[in-house]
Amino acid sequence: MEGRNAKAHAVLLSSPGLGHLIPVLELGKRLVTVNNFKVTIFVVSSLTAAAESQVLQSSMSPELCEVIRLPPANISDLVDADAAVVTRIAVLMREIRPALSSAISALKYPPTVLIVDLFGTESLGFADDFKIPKFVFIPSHAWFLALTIYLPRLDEVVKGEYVDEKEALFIPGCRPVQPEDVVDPMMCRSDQQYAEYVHMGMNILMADGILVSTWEELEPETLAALRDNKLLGRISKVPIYPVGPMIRPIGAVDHSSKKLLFDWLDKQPSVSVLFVSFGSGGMLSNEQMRELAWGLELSRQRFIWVVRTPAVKSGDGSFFSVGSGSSNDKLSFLPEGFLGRTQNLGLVVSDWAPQVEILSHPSVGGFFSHCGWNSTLESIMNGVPMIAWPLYAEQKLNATMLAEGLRIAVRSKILPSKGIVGREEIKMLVRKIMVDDEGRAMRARVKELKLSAERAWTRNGSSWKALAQAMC
Ligand SMILES: O=c1ccn([C@@H]2O[C@H](COP(=O)(O)OP(=O)(O)O[C@H]3O[C@H](CO)[C@@H](O)[C@H](O)[C@H]3O)[C@@H](O)[C@H]2O)c(=O)[nH]1
Repeated sequence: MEGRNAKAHAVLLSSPGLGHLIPVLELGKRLVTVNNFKVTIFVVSSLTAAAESQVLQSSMSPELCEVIRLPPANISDLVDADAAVVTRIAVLMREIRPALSSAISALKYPPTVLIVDLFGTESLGFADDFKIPKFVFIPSHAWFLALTIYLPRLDEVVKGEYVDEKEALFIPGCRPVQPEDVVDPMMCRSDQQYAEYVHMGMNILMADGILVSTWEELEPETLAALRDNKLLGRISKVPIYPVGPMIRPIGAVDHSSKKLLFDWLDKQPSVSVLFVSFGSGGMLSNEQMRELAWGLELSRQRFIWVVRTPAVKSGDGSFFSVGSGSSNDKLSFLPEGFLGRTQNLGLVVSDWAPQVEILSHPSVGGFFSHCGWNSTLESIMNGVPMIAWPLYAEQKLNATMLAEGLRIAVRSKILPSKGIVGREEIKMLVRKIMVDDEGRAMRARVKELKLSAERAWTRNGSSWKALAQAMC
């Protein structure tokens, strides 16, 4: 409860990856400002160290929480070099437990509550040592949470591969999940990442409560199902607290190095620029990158494109990498003459851009996105409709929710992870969102969602109250 106990001390644990770190930092800040807690955040470092340091530095100024970086454990003997991302993060989070335990014990002020993200559930037991409440924070939506906690049941009833199922996967009280939309770890049941994910689905339920980066008005049916003892509530049992959207506020990152970009944006007409970016790790194949470049050029719409070195397709069909080549490598994958022909139309940015600040600029009118949940929330919070281009993790679920549920996104006929989407279709998607009536209707809908998200975080709004209740 606000101001209730100035000595309450929340300890948070963030797993590697900016998609986890950014919302965990925001949760930490809210615990200070809403609940008047002291907050310590343990961060498990990842390979995207440069971007991570920037986010850590800028998000915590003025300093509200203490941030302690745990050294990454060496897991090279424990996982294969080509192990899936979920396996790598799960094993890493298991291995850092001794360091985390010592670090918690060494804290000057003993913790009074422990909050871990979905990859940190094996550390929930530390809360029992201190006899304090424990929570899991899901930096994604309630539908994803529903699938994750229902997975141990699906594991018993579905016999073959989920992707081969003829019918959509039934989840009590929720929108069914199409077999082709399952999250990456469900793509192959013999892969270690599947076992890790099932395990996660069970472990989440050991918490005293689950915090989710969604809000009541965004997913009313799913949240109702999660609380209904005749539906998913039978499985979840613990209280669910929708505390979202938990996103980085505008201006938290210093973007003086991108002055050119913002000077350019300032000169463009209102809602005329498409922002193209695939999160902190999303990449396209060489061929898809060329088709995207052609599609953008043919659409004759203004754009800012964050370009990364094309990826090699991984075993599970997704494109994911946290490495990057030099800027010149990246640009050499673009069609010959692309930069010259589009110089009055668009900007190409290498590797990383201040996304929240770009999306909040009045000239931006569309977001071509991999649908990471933070990117999705940032788009909603800035009233920007999307072209949904899911690549890995739970992004196919997100894309379906955006395109078919909320109707604030358009998407390609085939999934981008299943084949190459051609330039003509990309041109059509861009024009739909930026020029056509369909795009205008989506912009109106996304603005309504923006208002509903803002309401959730006003004083006594649903998310504000949920966080206060969870921590009282
Ligand atoms: O150039 C960039 C790229 C990213 N970001 C920020 O980085 C975050 C990226 O988060 P998200 O959009 O969620 O993407 P991922 O980093 O890919 O997130 C992972 O974690 C999310 C939360 O669980 C999942 O929804 C995603 O599918 C999963 O890939 C967002 O805040 C972006 O604003 C930037 O500021 N600049």
